[in-house]
Order: sequence, then structure tokens, then C-alpha cells
Amino acid sequence: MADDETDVSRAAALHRQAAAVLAAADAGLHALTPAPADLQAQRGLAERLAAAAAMLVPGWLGANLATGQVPPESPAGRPAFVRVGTARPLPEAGFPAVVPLAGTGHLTVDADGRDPRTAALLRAVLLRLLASTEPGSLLVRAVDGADDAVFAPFAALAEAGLMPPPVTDPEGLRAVLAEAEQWLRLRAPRLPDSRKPDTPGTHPRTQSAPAPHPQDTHTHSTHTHSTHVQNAPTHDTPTQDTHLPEHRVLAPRGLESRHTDARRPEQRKREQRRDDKRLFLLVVSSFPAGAEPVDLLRFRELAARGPEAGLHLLVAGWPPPALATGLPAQPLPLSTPITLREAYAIVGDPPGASFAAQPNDVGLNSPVLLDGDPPAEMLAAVCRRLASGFLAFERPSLREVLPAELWAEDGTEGLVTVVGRDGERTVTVQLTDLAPHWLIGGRRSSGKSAFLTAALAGLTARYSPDDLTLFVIDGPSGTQTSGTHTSSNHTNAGGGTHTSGSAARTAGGDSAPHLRHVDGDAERILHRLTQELNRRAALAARHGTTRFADLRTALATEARQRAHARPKDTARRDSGPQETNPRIVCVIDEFVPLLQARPELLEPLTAISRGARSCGIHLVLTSRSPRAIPALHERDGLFAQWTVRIALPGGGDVLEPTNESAQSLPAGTAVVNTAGGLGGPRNATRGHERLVRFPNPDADHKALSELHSRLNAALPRPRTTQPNRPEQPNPPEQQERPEQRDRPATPSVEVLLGRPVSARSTGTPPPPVAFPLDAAPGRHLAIIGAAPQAPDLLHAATRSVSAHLAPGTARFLVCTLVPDADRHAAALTAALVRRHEVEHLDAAGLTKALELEEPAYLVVFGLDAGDRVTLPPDRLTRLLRTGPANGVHLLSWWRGAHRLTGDLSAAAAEISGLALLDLPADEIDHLIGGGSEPAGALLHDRRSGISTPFIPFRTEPKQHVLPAPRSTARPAEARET
Ligand SMILES: Nc1ncnc2c1ncn2[C@@H]1O[C@H](COP(=O)(O)OP(=O)(O)OP(=O)(O)O)[C@@H](O)[C@H]1O
Repeated sequence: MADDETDVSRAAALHRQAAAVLAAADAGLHALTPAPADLQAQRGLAERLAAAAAMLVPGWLGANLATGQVPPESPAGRPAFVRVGTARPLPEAGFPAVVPLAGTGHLTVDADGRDPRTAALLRAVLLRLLASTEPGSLLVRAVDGADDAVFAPFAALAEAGLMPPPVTDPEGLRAVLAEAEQWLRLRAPRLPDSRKPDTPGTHPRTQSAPAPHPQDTHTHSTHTHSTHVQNAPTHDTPTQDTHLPEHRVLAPRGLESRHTDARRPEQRKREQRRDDKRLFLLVVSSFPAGAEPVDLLRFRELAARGPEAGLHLLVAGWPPPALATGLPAQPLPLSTPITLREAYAIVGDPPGASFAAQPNDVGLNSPVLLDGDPPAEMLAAVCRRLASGFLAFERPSLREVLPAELWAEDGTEGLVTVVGRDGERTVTVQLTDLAPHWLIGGRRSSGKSAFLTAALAGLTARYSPDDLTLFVIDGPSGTQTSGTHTSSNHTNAGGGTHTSGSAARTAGGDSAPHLRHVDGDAERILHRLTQELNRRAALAARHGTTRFADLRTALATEARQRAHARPKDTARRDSGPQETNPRIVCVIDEFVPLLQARPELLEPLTAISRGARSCGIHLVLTSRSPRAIPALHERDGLFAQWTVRIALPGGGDVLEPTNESAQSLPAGTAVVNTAGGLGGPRNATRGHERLVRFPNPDADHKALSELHSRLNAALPRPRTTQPNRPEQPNPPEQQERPEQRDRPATPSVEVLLGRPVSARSTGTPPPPVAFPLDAAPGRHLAIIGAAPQAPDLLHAATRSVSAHLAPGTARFLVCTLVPDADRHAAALTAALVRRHEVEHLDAAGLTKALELEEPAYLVVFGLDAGDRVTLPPDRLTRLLRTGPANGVHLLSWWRGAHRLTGDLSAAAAEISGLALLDLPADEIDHLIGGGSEPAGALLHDRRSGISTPFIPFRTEPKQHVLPAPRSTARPAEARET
């Protein structure tokens, strides 16, 4: 290595010397008519220079790419020099024009990338540098303010994280400047004065001390990492360092000794050597129009201090015009300037040295033909090779993060979900008392929504709405965004206006039953969560609990005891709303603009953040620039105690400034850190940090929509933690399970219809077959069939709804249009009135009720008997479509399918729950399509397309039993016991 360096230094000196001779010769040429002997000498000189260049810029760094021939590999090491073109002092004599880079300086071109010659040069130099360095050792950040697609041929590298897409606006420019400055801070915290830019006559390379390793800087910094260095853990979850005492996270002074002891000297040297190889290259093709003088001054600062720290700049359009910036047009410190002329370019002196022989001469005294674009095929092949070499493992599919069984987990102790894979291992992240919130960062289009969608899909699939409630706030607007339900004013038990758009995608679908619909904007949601926080805090104080799991258990026990202490009837009538107290997760997508626009929201957010431990309310915040509000990261700021940090590409800001593990993340990867973003020595195994590849739900639509169907068709599962569940299937009120009855305001109420048709017996009673009545259009139930037990099924089903709701919270309007059903209606009314407000309607009352906008359950026996006056089709259709959003649901019995397939077919198409009792095959076929056996009872949910055979519940003694169908439209979906 030492020999190599000597050779290179010798070659560099030779190159300068030869260039100086050439300059002198050139001066002579201009003065005199050249003698043939001089020409000969110049040719010889050019040959010597070409030979010197071959040593300075071996392989990719100096090859003539225009030939299309793939050059030999460059020897390992930093690209100390790079070719920019061909110097041509005479038409017949030329040699490669070579400028210094790594360890020395930068390169500027006066014309920006809108000039095709500049654009081609940038691409050629970039390709040389990328091809001659190890994948991952050159971090490239590009700026293309004119948005001119200068770097488009390198797009394949974005996927691999080797070079993110260029930034095009001032905000992006500032982000990459901040990244470069952070790089510098970690490597050159204090530079001696002699290294300041204006120090004349010094060659930084010759006088540079080794750049300090970040490790060394850590001992001076306010943070240290050593305590997190651990052996490779055997489990899959990043170690939750949440038990660290606060001072270890926030004020780790005093841990330095342990920090420095953590690694042996040889190990440190090895790591330092590896780190020394890394370079940060900032390439500017053109500055964004809105860039300010202060941004440009930051370039000067970076340029002055960069080379020693492995940071280099290729800046086109420098110096920026003085008139535009108000700054004097000065050269960039420590750079070799290139100036374009009509047919050639002039290469100025490199930093700290001169090409010229005469003291007054400046630059290489020979015109230079700049390198043109490398052949497209060659460039593409290099990008492919780099990208495939860098992506070590495959992206997992969405299915890999979903559980096999729906809602099988218990959220009492906390929520845990798989977020992706680290190599062969799955990685899980928690929302618990000790790790209650997630802070997620990533640049624009880095995959934040994708990550969230997958993580929330995992959560909603693992935990039932009894365990998990979701709120989603779309940060930039702070309110609901566009979406199919935006305009609705949903005021059911769960709330009101829908929040959707990107938020809906985030939540894993706008119909996930966990998603709460809240009327209003972010403020309303946070207010509501604060109220819930206060309620839970008061309960925790009363029960003397500090952990949310304890509070939840105490409340469940209390509710059970209350229920047992009372006579059965009064227990039903008097018990107030008993709640399952789900853990609540509130997602705020892009919180920075929201808080900047509405700083008053910080207060409720902080309150929620602090109360999470005992109250089970969790926050998940995402941002493109998580440190845009620095106060949030201070000692007593919002994020001070947030231990789970998730950095996607460009989101290293969520980590501690000294932690660089997210610096060159490929697309689809994230660093999951569970120690407040603290890092550790580079390349050391970190138990608290994992690099995960996460799924892309955009590429997995099928899995996502299947999950939504499963979620919407699912029934709450009996939980072993809640004993004493009544198991008898009849009568319907006994179907009611404590956790259902207790649900405060679950997004949907379910109508229980019957027992599933058993295929095999496991000894445990299966959950009943049910139809969810949520706020989506069409969530109504029509029981269709002339069988004697059909009206009784409407009675039973309605009573299951009544039992589901806390007493006094619902309104039922009961109507019968056929005398045969009078006794059913009367019995139902008598049962309902014990718990809820009930009204009996005649035909005229029913017509009026079709205009209802207040929440109510409209129960109609013999609806097919309604004539067109009683049932104006348009009005009925409107109710069916818009009613659920207002909390209005129609539960009806139709004696046959004729009206539904006849004059009311348009309205009928709006009903998504069809319970078909013993219908002939052709009617089934007409209503839901073919494939079903004609006999038996069948629930068909039009939304999910699932048909489920069932044995109907009864309130009256058995008259005859409906045979169960032998197969259904989708037999695989039928529930089994
Ligand atoms: N795991 C992944 N692997 C590869 N590509 C992905 C992955 N996840 C998402 N993407 C792609 O990245 C792009 C951006 O994703 P996404 O919209 O989730 O980013 P974002 O960070 O939320 O963007 P924004 O900041 O603009 O809201 C999409 O085209 C998406 O298909």
C-alpha cells in the first residue's frame, strides 16, 4: 500500500512536471513557428504524460470510455485522481487530463448541467468513481435543480440505496447539505486553522492527519454508544433498551470509559480502516431556482473542510452568478475549476498545486476536450452490477408479515407485529408500556406509507378491535383527506367523518374494523384521545395501577364482579357501558407541517406521549424531516423518551446525530432502533438495531385486499383471558359475550344469525355466524325466505344487536307489514324495550322513517308487502346507500325474493347482507350467483363475496330444522368448528 502511494505521488509529480513543460512548450509554440524537432518533443512529452496518467488513473478512473470497451477493474482504494477529458496541445498529440479528488479536493464546472457537455462530464466522472469503488463505499447525493434528468441513467442505484434520486428543490438541497455537514461533523469536528480554505500554498493531502474516526469523536460528544454493543442476539426483536434509566439515554456522560473499553485496539483499527475507505460525494448538476445565498455559503464551508473527511464535491454552475446570489463569484475552496469555451475547456490549477511552469501562468496550458457521455449500455451494466451486489437479501412479501390466524393475539401486555426481515430472520417491533411510540423518518417516497401499511396490516390482523383501535391523522392537512367517505357525517357509536386518502392506505384499508371514524380534524381527534387518557389515568389512580395491563385486568375483573353480583335481568338493564379498553394507536402521517401550522397541538401530543405507560395510548409519527422542529428532540421535548426510532432511506434524522447506520439505505429497507436512536461503533453487532427489509404493499395488492375481506368478515374471537363466556347458542341474548357487550364504541355492531355448520368438532363451541353493520353503504341485513322460522330469525338477530349495545344507547323502530308477523314484532318489542328506546311504526311511519338521519335500527317484518307508496323505491335506495353513514341500518324479513329481483331490484342491490332461508336454487342464483345448494340457511356478504351456511338462531320452540346446504358458493370460507 505504501509503495502504491509512493508510485502515485511520483506519478502525480511527473504529471505536474510534464504539464509544466508542455505549457512552456506551448508558450513557445505560440511565439514561434514550431520546428519539426519541437513537434517530436511534444509528442514524446504527451506520451510520457499519458503513461503517467495510466498510473494515476488506472482502470475505470482513466480509461477512454468512448471506445465502449469495459476497462480493467481499478485497484482497491480511494479514487485519488480521475480523468475529465483529453488534453490536446496539438491535433496529433494528446494525453488524459487528470484532476485530483479523494483526499485532495473538488471539481467545479462553470456551466451547469443544462449544458450537455457538463451533463455528460458529470455522468462520465460519476460512472468512473462508482465503478472503481466498492459498492456502498461511495455515498452519492445528487442535486438537479433544473430537474433535467441529468442523473436519470443512474436510477437503478436508487433502488439499491447507493444513490437516491436527485433532489430538485431548495428543501431537498438543504437536506443533502445537512447530511453532508453531519458527515463532516463526525469526521472532522475541529480542524486546525491551517486547514482553513484561504490558507495559501498548502496541499491538504500532504499535510493531512488521518481523519478522526467517528469513534474518537464520540468520546468528546455528548452521546456514547458503547453500552449498546452486544453479542448477536438470538431473538428477532431489536433489544428493547427501554429499561435504560433516563440518564443513560439522555445524558450518557460518564459512560465514555466503558465505551472506549468496548473494543480492542486491533478491532478499532480495523473498523477505522474500513471507515476510511468511505467517501461522501455531493454532485450538483444545477442549483434549484429557490436556493438562497446562505445555502451556497454552506458549499464553501463544506468544500473547505471536506477533503480531509472524505467528502468531495462535483459542482456544476460554480461560481454561481454574483448578480443572482449577491455573493462575489469566488472559486470553490480546494477545487479544480473547469471553464467551458466554445470548442474545448480549460482546466484550472488543482488545489495547492499548479499545472503551470511559469509563476504567472494559471492552469493547464492546453485545451481539453471533455469526456462525453459513457456508452449507455456500459453505464447501465455498471449500475446493475452495483445494485445487485449491494442488495444482500430479497424483499419479503406482505404475507410474510401477516399471521396465519386472525386476531389470535392478546393485546393486554402490548402490541407486537412483524415489520420485515433481517436476512433470514423476521423482525418484530412493539407498542408496549416501555416502548410506547414509534418515530419514523424517511425522505419523500422512501416508503414510509408502505412500511406503515404493512406494519398496521400486521397489527390489525393480530389483534381484534377489542384489543386495538386505530386513529389516523393525515398531517399535512391535519384533517380528513380525499376519499370515498370524506363527505359523510358518520355519527354512529364510533364517531363521524371519515379520515382517508393516504391515511386510509396507512391504516391498512379504510374499512378495517379497528379504524375509528372521528368527526373533525386532528384537534378533535387529539382532544378525544386526551379525554380518554384522562379517563384511564383516573381509573388507574383509583385501582392503584401503573401498568396498563394491570389496569385492564382490574377493570375486566370489576366488570365481571358487578355483573355477577346482580340478578340477571337487572344486570343487563343497569350495567353501564363496560369497556374492553383496547390499546389505542394514533398515527400521524407527516407530523411536521401539522405542528408547524398548529403548534397548540403539541400540548395534547405531549400529554398522550407521557401518559402512554399507564393508559395504553400509543403514537406513531412519520416525517420527511423529523428534526425540523429541534425543540421536540431536546431533553424535555416530545421525543425525549421515544425509544423506538425507524429510519427509512434519508431518514437518518430520527437516529442520534452520531448514528450513521441509516446513511445509505436501499429502497425498501429501514433501520429499526429501539434505543432512542443511539448507535454504536460502525460494523459492530448491535442488539438494539436491525436493518430490515420490509414488504411493499403496492406490489402485493392481492394480499392486502384478502386481508381486508378477512377483517371485515371476521367475528371477535373469544378470549381465554375473559372467562365466564356464555356458550349456549340460544336464545340470542345468551350469545352475547362479555367482550362484545362491553365494547364501548366499536366501529361496527354485529348481527348474530346462527351457529356455523359444523364440519368437525373440536369440543369448543364455534363463534356464531354474524354480519357486521358498519358505516359503509349497504350495511343492512335482509332475511329472505318463506320458511316459518324466517321472521323468528329477524327477531333473534335484532335481539343480538340490542344485546351488543350498552343499554339506553340505541333506538329501534319496529314495523310489520304482514299480519302473520305481528306476534314476532310484539315479542321483539317487548324484549327490546327492556334495554333501549323502541317505537312501533305503521306503514305511513315506515315511509317517513326512510328519511331518517338519526342513528336507528329499522326492523321491518314482511317488507316485500310494502307497496310503492309505502316504499318509494328511490327513497328506499337512498336510505340503503346513505343510512349506515348516519348510523341507520335496516333489518328486514322478505317472504320471498320476487320483489328483490323484480321492481325493487335496484334497491336490493344496495343491501350487502343477505340471509337466505331455504330458497330455490334459481332465486339464490339470481341474488348471489350460482354454485349453492338450494336448501338450508346461507349468509352472503356482498362486500366480501363470502357465503356461509348456518343453523339459524331461534327464540321460539323448534318447528322444523332447516337442512344445511352441502356446499356453498365459497365453501372454503365457511366457518368450521
Ligand atoms: N419495500 C419496498 N421495496 C421497494 N419499493 C418500495 C417498498 N415500499 C415502497 N416502495 C415504493 O416506494 C415508493 C414510495 O413509497 P411510499 O409512498 O410508501 O413513500 P413515502 O415515504 O410514504 O412517500 P411520501 O413521503 O411522498 O409520502 C412507491 O413507489 C412504492 O411502490
